[in-house]
Amino acid sequence: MLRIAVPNKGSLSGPAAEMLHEAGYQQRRESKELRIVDPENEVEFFYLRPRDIAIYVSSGRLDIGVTGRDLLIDSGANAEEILPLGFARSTFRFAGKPGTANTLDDLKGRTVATSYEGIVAKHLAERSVDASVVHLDGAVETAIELGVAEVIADVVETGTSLRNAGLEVFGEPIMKSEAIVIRRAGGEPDDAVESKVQQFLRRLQGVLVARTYVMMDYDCRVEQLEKAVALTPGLESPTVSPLHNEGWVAVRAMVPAKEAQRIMDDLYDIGARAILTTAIHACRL
Ligand SMILES: Nc1ncnc2c1ncn2[C@@H]1O[C@H](COP(=O)(O)OP(=O)(O)OP(=O)(O)O)[C@@H](O)[C@H]1O
Ligand SMILES: O=P(O)(O)OC[C@H]1O[C@H](OP(=O)(O)OP(=O)(O)O)[C@H](O)[C@@H]1O
Ligand SMILES: [Mg+2]
Repeated sequence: MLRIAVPNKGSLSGPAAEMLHEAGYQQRRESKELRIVDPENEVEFFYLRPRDIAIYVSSGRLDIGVTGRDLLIDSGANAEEILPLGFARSTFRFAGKPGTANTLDDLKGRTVATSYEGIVAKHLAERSVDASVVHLDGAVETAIELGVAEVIADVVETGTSLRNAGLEVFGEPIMKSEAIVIRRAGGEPDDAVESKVQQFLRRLQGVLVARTYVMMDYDCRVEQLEKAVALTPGLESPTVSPLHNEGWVAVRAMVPAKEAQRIMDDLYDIGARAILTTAIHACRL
């Protein structure tokens, strides 16, 4: 039975459960459930605080986990990223009242409030900036107004929280984060566990592909086939089948969903017709 840690709360938990569900795994029905078994897939899910997941996985008691890249780095736990999942994307940045600081050097002798003490302390130490770090559990934007710190370091997605607190980012982004799958670093899992882990990763990769690609079908004249194929190269190469009408072929290829409309326009312009796109529900590359 593969043992997997999943976030029980916060920004990661909803999208993680949704992705696991799309990958065909049973998920908990109530937010209070801490552990469920999915016997058909031989997987057991443990719903844990996102911050604790890297610690559990590094201990070796759980095989893999879903967490945030920033939380993994912050924990300093002996675990490694094995698959980025594309949700809960954010940037980790310094911010302050306008005019407080422009560069990292301006932080010397000052106090930085953050929930990610590990990331901030490491970043400052690597750049030989001597500043104090105050740990707060959340809502760190308020720390400046209340005089607990002059600067904060926090997760920024849309920037709304910073704007509402009258703060501005400064300096280079400290890191970019998103949800990831992690496993213990340097461990040597037995073959049975390894094969279950690889199957789990293939399922999640299938969901990622199904979310980012659509299937495109169209008809085109044989003379235009090379141009059309250049627009829709597919993953390996497109499927080309003869049509009953001589001189025409039907083409089928996966294309990135974001580019589908532009590609349809370009195909139309070179004479392709009956251009259709359909959603992909699941996939194994
Ligand atoms: N607004 C956001 N947009 C995208 N990702 C976010 C956002 N806030 C937090 N995250 C990401 O979520 C993870 C933190 O999860 P965690 O549950 O600890 O905090 P949270 O989502 O802020 O929830 P809460 O503060 O309610 O506990 C990190 O990987 C972080 O980068
Ligand atoms: O750039 P934005 O889109 O505003 O998102 C970033 C904010 O979201 C998170 O806060 P959350 O609501 O989780 O509260 P917290 O600070 O207590 O964790 C994060 O800590 C930032 O404050
Ligand atoms: Mg938060």
